Amino acid sequence: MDTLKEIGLSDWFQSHIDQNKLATHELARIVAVHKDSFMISNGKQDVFAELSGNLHYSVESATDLPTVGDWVYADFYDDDTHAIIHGFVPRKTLLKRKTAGKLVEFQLIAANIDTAFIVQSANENFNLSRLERYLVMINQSGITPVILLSKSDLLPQSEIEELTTSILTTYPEITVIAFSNETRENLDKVRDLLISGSTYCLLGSSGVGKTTLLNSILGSTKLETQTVSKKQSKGRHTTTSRELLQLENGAMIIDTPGMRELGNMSVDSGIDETFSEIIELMQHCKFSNCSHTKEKGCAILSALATDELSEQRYKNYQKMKSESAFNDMSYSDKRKKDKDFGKMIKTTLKNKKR
Ligand SMILES: Nc1nc2c(ncn2[C@@H]2O[C@H](COP(=O)(O)OP(=O)(O)OP(=O)(O)O)[C@@H](O)[C@H]2O)c(=O)[nH]1
Ligand SMILES: [Zn+2]
Repeated sequence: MDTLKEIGLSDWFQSHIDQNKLATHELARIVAVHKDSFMISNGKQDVFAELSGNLHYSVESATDLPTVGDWVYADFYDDDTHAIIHGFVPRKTLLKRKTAGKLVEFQLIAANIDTAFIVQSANENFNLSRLERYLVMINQSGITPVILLSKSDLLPQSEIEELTTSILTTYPEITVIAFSNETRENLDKVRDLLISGSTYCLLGSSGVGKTTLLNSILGSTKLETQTVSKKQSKGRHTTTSRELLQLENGAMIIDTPGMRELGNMSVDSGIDETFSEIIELMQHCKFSNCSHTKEKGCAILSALATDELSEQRYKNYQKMKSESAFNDMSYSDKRKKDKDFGKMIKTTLKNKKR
């Protein structure tokens, strides 16, 4: 168990383990996903793994498949060079995104991330609505956010402070750190946040400095070198890049191609959490079915009038709400369509038999 603790098996997972499964299988963590095969770690070594037939056939949606960061029950074979996955431990957090226009509604990005660093560069890339989007997604996933403002060397100190203060005014409970890979300012503060046994990820647009940061906190060139080449069951050799990396201090960072592509992020329940002060205001409207457009005693309208609530922020809230409603609608419509189609096929088959 101790080697598993080192790769993140915290008390939470230990209390969610199925003891019956543990009696016949071992625990391991998914460190990379490669098409339909996986690489798992038992804390000692990385092993190629495949899903058991039962697990494979019981998959009903994308969320039933293991993803990077998952804890799984596995059997090891051939001197621990090959493994079969028989199931997985409940997830503490799950990062996923909606996929447009496909039958599979979600693409899993990673599981069991404790803290996500949202990286925006302090100069041109900083954008409040983008930040809000990331926060919505992270809150919805159950992950703790930290906001990192990169390239602090490109802005006067006073502007950095102003930016930090304005973010903290809106999100007083979130840690905000401005840092520079160039001058190494505050890199130690970022490193201090990385705790042994916890799992992290870096989110942000391309070019904000995530790779540079990862390399400077990983030390030297570990990022390129954490690849594994192992013999698979059928004798093939495959090289897979590890997507769950471990820092020297024991903290883990998940970095997958899917995470880099996070652009169209799903927004649902996380919206209310991100715009909590707006939700709070709405509860003070005179009418419970207030549309916040013309009603007397509307708390939103009066907060907008006194600038207690900024128009920009309220607009962002409305925009996300409507996008979310649209996504949900098209999702349930899609579901209904699928069901109707299924029914039609069944009736056709029945009629044929007769
Ligand atoms: N001035 C300044 N430039 C930086 C800093 N950090 C990174 N850069 C530069 O910004 C560019 C992009 O950095 P990357 O680390 O590749 O950015 P990324 O977020 O990983 O981008 P993707 O790999 O495309 O996702 C590079 O040219 C870096 O040298 C910084 O703190 N200050
Ligand atoms: Zn109202």
